[in-house]
Amino acid sequence: MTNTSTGSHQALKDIVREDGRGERFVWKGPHVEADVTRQPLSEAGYKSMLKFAEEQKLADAIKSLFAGDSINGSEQRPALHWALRGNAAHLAKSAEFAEQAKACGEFATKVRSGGLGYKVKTILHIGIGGSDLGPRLIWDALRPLGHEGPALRFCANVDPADFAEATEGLDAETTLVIVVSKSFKTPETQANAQLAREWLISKLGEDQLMNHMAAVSSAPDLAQAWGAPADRIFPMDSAVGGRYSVWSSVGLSLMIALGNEAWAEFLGGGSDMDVHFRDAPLEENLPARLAMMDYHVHSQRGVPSRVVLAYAHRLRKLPDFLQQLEMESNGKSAASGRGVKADITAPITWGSVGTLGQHSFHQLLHQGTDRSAAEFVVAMNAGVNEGYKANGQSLLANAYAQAEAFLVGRSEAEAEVQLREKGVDEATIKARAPHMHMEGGRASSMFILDDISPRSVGALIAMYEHRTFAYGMLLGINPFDQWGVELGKVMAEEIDNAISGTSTKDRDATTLRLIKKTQDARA
Ligand SMILES: O=P(O)(O)OC[C@H]1O[C@](O)(CO)[C@@H](O)[C@@H]1O
Repeated sequence: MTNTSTGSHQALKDIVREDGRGERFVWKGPHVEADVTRQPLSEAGYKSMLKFAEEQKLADAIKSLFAGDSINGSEQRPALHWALRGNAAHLAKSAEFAEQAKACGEFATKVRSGGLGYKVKTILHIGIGGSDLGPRLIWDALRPLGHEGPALRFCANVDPADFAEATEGLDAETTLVIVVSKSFKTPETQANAQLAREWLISKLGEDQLMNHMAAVSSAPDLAQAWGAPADRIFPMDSAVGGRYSVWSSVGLSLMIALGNEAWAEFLGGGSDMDVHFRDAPLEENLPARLAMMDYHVHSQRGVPSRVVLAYAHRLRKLPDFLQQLEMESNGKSAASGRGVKADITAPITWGSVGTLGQHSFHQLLHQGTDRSAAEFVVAMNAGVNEGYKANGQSLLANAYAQAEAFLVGRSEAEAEVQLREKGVDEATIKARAPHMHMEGGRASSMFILDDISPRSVGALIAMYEHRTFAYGMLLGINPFDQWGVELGKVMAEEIDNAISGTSTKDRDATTLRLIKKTQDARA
């Protein structure tokens, strides 16, 4: 069911006018405020969502998460990403986690203070998916704090153009390569790590190789077997999922680049959100309420996608990060074993940075027929730290204007008046006004941060993680596995072999044609 009828547009406009909406539908959590007054959630709808969350035992699921229970059923392990941020003294693994963090912190200090025997000006971070998107997002968000540390470059794609670009103009003598792979088996990362090793050897010679490399993995034995220096392999726990792992040793490049103080603040922001999610009752719990809203908007009202509009240049990677977090977590239909049947999965998450999206896809958001729940993210201090306060204000004004336009729209009569005021002739007015009609009644949320600081960004990311978890619980999905990605990986290897002529497995006609074409083109 797609929510496109004129009735529902009007319904949202009516709901928004309900008394007291500003008090009841502006939800506060640590460092993040969510204004959902323009979402199609009435007072009665919200109450029924709360009841549904109680029936689905969401509060028990939250308790299990923080107790370290084995809630990732299909992989029979707990989900412990939150424990990397503190509040985990009750866990048997807490000492081990503290050790891992300490080792990373000490290495970060050593690198920053020239302890490797050369000044590290650039870190080449090699990883993909959860071993890449979080560090990329946080580097972009917080890089002004990293002016005294090395700069980060990232390489993720198996397309060698990525490696070529990442190393373009790079001085190997001042570069530290960090290979990040939880499994240490991911083909893209293996391929790029190999290229990096060859690049270092060609520039510096074999004897310098080890001093320019480090690795992060939950399979240190594989990292060592591959050739990473044994004393520079930083472990991470297998109970920390890739897309939830930026807080772990996966963030080593960030710790070095931003410094340990900023890193502690980032973890602190995440921890503040953990305490809130763990302790607040459902009716005051920001991530839980957002998940309830998601259930209502996407699962009940059938809105198929969510567009993330980060009106903050520094958060421009947020949509990419959330795509993996939300779609890899809840884009699956196997029931979690919690007694709920998942026949609805996560919405499609997409988006871009404001105001760039306004000049490309917002047209569809205003007048297209397919629905996306819009989610704005803004920071109150936009432009202030950069010394461009007026431009930052204009950024915020644009975000507010888009959200208001989504809601109020413009009638044909209003369009006619506007054209007449501009002195347009009557024949043109009659022809043009219908095109300017925007029905409005389009939902949006506004997520508000005070600033883009390590603490607020930490809280924001942890909020999204917990919202994703809570939504998974409402859908009856285990958000911590990703079996759906395995098949394509296996097939890619087989097809690679088929192109090389070492596999003759029977395949569908289209793939066989592509294999043949590729063989001919690359002979
Ligand atoms: O860190 P790794 O093990 O290289 O995995 C990278 C990514 O690949 C995936 O397993 C998907 O293929 C993600 O879940 C993960 O973040």
